[in-house]
Amino acid sequence: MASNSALSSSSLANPKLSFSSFSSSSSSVNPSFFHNKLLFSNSNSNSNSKTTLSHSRNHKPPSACNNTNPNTTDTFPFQNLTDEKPREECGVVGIYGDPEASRLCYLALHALQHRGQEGAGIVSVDNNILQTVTGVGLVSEVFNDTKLRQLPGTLAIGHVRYSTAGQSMLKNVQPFVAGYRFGSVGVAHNGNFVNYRSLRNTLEESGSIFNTSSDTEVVLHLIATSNQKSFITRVIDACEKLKGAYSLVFVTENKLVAVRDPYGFRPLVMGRRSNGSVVFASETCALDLIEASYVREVYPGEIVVVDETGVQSYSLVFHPEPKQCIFEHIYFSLPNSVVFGKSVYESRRLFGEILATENPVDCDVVIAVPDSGVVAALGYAAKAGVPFQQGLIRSHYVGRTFIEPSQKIRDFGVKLKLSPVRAVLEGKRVVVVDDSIVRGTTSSKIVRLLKEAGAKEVHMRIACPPIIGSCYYGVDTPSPDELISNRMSVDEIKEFIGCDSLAFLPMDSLKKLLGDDSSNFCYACFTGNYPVEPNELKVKKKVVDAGLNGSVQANPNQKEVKIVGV
Ligand SMILES: O=P(O)(O)OC[C@H]1O[C@H](OP(=O)(O)OP(=O)(O)O)[C@H](O)[C@@H]1O
Ligand SMILES: NC(=O)CC[C@H](N)C(=O)O
Ligand code: SF4
Ligand SMILES: [Mg+2]
Repeated sequence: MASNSALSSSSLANPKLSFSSFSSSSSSVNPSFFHNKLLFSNSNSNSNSKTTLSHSRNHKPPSACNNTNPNTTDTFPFQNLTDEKPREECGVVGIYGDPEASRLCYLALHALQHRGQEGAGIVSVDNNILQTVTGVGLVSEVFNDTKLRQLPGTLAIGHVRYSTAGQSMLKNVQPFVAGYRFGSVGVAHNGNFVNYRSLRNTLEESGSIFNTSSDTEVVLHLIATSNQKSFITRVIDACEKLKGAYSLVFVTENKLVAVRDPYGFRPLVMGRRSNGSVVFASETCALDLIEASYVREVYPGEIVVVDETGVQSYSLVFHPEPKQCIFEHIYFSLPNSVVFGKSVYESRRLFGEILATENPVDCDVVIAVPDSGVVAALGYAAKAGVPFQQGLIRSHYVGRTFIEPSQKIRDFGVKLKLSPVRAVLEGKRVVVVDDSIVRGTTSSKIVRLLKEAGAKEVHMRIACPPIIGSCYYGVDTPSPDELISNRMSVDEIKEFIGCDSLAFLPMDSLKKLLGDDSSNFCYACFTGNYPVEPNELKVKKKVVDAGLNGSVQANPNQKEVKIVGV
């Protein structure tokens, strides 16, 4: 057993549950069950990768990640972005015991598409063989019927990526698959390991060869090099070395394993389909789509193992002190999801109500910045007793603003995406509600659009406190000096964006709303108090990614990123 770990192990197996459709010839992680044959083919096309990996006992570490192709230099058109808003993060899914496992993963990834659009992948397990399809782009661009037919089996995991560490390129698209002495393992990760670089350095010093530039790969090396015996104790051993945010799903030849870091930064839920199959997903919206009922969260610091014996739960720590990301409720998660046990829709409506109560203003109409500001605007309008109307129409046919390479074009992008409705705005005193202000780009453009469309007054209400710090836990935020609230007071921001009044959700009110639960949330990007010290510099924006050489080095041309509050 790994030290200080696996403190409790309780069987949650449903004795009535029978995974009749699940067929695996190995009953435990016992090397003697594995094929004595290594099959490792990699046939990447420009934007797609299909890999098959079964385990060989003779195949020694270093573990081999599947997403490596010496000929692959695929990067995304938006690789050199300078627009660093808090973007969606990644989404993960895992399914055990369903004959349609990979198709269900595919559907679940669709439901989680808002969490990452850079790349998508699925690993399925059939006859002890792990098969992978990964590709750049949206789920619908990566998968088609032919690809899904290459992913048979009753056990599968999937991932949609928005990178926080390592470049946007095919080799970094998850899930990753590796072979080590005792088997094969696939992993999908939402979060960010803040000590990734020191772990990688240590591993490389002792001979590990990395195949990607993603932080996620370290977990596979830690598992492969652990002295522990079973897969689960190896996972626990690895987690004891990892710092930061991780909601992970693993597959082996016969197991599905879900892990959430002790702070529970990122969400992870468990569900069950009517045929008994077990599902893990980042958000409940994925469960809804594949008709799985919500069972519960994977708790902070919990490891849930699903195999032919049922469902087992282990704890990484005695007393977890959750610090769940409040931004999931403010912006990232879909309003139809239940995240950290709370309805996202309900949270956003209440944020809007608080704004109306604490920062009222005489107005004729309340509008939202669609889509993420809509529910808070509905809350504001209801509380203020003022009609809610669609004063801005969002085009769903415009590419995301962040793919535009320069500030000039990006500003134009806001206009392409959002169009004002003169009939709603002309001559009116307008309250416009958005979920957040990051650099101030969107708000300043919107105020101008609304005034040009005839609004008499524009009052901005923001359904979160001012963002003053970067996130190091799996959300891609700009460096602190690019955050407008880190540089300017509320009054200065009001002047900058040109509105008639501006108010943010007060921090105290947010905490009051959460009540006894408030200490279980992370607010670091509003307060600068980081639950886990981000003692390594922000990985993604700060390093030159040497790609296939697997090395990373500081970029001498980039200035230091200041870490607020530490
Ligand atoms: O202050 P800024 O740097 O402009 O960033 C803030 C804006 O970014 C986000 O929207 P985004 O345009 O990313 O898209 P979405 O709301 O449609 O997801 C957020 O909802 C704000 O509207
Ligand atoms: N946003 C995320 O959760 C990213 C996961 C991982 N750190 C990556 O960059 O691929
Ligand atoms: S720093 Fe902000 S975005 Fe990051 S986990 Fe904490 S609350 Fe969420
Ligand atoms: Mg927005």
